[in-house]
Amino acid sequence: MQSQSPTMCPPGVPPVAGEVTVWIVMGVSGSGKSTVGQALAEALTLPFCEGDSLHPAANIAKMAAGHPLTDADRWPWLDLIGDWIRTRLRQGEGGVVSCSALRRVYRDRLRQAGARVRFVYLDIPRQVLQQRLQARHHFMPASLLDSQLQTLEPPTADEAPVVVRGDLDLLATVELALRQIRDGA
Ligand SMILES: Nc1ncnc2c1ncn2[C@@H]1O[C@H](COP(=O)(O)OP(=O)(O)OP(=O)(O)O)[C@@H](O)[C@H]1O
Ligand SMILES: O=C(O)[C@H](O)[C@@H](O)[C@H](O)[C@H](O)CO
Repeated sequence: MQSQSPTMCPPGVPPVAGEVTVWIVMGVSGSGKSTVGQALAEALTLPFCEGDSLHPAANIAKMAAGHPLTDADRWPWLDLIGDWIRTRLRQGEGGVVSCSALRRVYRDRLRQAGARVRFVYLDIPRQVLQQRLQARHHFMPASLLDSQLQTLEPPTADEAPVVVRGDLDLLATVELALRQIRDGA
């Protein structure tokens, strides 16, 4: 997603009874974080934050110019996402946010925002990612896919991720995530 408007991360809506988890939809570029995250938020009747809208402008410019972000580029952005999560949880409310969260240390940083932070990992085959990135018009060039995959440290079992694997359509992806969330969250 391209907008940097903070209104894409609404600060709050009335709490939904019993739902106090913030779900982070993670994965490499093109995995469907924005699309699936938005749909999942609607299904759970939770507010959605487009994580890309919190990137500093310099990060967007860097990616658009074909350069991968470094850890140093990502920390301030991750902390803004952490702030959004913290606000949601402090208000006793849940939410859904899209964030690549490629490395374990990034996820550990995001988990510092509160006990009820969980990840939904979209594990999509490389060939599908490539096709999706080439088909869309977006600041993130397909040429950065290799660096995204090299940086990726998939979540491990101890992180208790919800994992949706494979080339499923949007509806099937959301249904699979929802089933796992409702069975085990
Ligand atoms: N389950 C799906 N099936 C088919 N196409 C999908 C699916 N999910 C997303 N897409 C399409 O793939 C493209 C990438 O999706 P999206 O922008 O949601 O990914 P992303 O992970 O947020 O990417 P980025 O991090 O680069 O912004 C979009 O064109 C979207 O319409
Ligand atoms: O950690 C990263 O490298 C970035 O967050 C990327 O994942 C982009 O945000 C996204 O792919 C562009 O939409």
